[in-house]
Amino acid sequence: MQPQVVLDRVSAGYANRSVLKQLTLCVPSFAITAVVGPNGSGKSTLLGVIAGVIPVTGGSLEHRTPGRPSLVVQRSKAADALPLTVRDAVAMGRWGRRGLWRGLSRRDRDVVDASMDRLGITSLAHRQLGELSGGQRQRALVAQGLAQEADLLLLDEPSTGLDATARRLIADVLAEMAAQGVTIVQVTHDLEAAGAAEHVVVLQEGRLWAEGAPVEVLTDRAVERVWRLPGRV
Ligand SMILES: Nc1ncnc2c1ncn2[C@@H]1O[C@H](COP(=O)(O)OP(=O)(O)OP(=O)(O)O)[C@@H](O)[C@H]1O
Repeated sequence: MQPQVVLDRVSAGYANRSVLKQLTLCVPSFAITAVVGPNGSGKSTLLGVIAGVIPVTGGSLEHRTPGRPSLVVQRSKAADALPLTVRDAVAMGRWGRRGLWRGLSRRDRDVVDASMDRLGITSLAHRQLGELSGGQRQRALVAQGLAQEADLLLLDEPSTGLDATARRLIADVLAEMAAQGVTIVQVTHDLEAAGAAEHVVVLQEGRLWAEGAPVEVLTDRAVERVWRLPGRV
């Protein structure tokens, strides 16, 4: 297994709040890694650290390839308030390559069209992002992530609030991308989705609880201990 990202005793957090503590882990290349853990365990913070938007305060972080990762976060109120169509939002995925003020090339437009098509939102292209349903907006944000054509795609709970069809669609898109050579890291509360990933990282209170193949890591005992679930009677 060739790692795409290696974290060695990484600590990170926010002003006056340390969140990740001495985290050592690997993200395997060309595979899906699921990051799981209870609320507040540091999953989104880890994604921000890997994306380079949250600075490391200790330890080291290495990427195998130099390009900028693509980060797909959940809907933000700020983005919803902007007068953006779905097509505009997906096209923003090309900004990193084109620069903000240069027009889109033929190829950029083709990638934007293909990304919308892959997520089944072509018919929504001219709708305002702010007036979409939660699931439609989530698909648009994933399409924006696809349009970036990054080596590393980072997604924060991409399937939360989606119906079964949309969840399946996104899972299929991600599996297809991994097969095409993209490395994917997905934060999720859906342990079933995590069980379908190649690699799982379990966080608890900012520390690594375990990492490895889902069958090794997501045992009943681990789930009870990490999520502090009472044993079933
Ligand atoms: N912008 C911020 N400023 C200060 N503290 C923050 C910020 N964002 C998150 N935190 C804190 O960092 C800790 C980890 O948060 P994080 O969002 O990484 O957890 P998470 O595992 O993704 O949680 P959830 O499952 O609830 O989404 C929490 O204690 C949270 O309150």
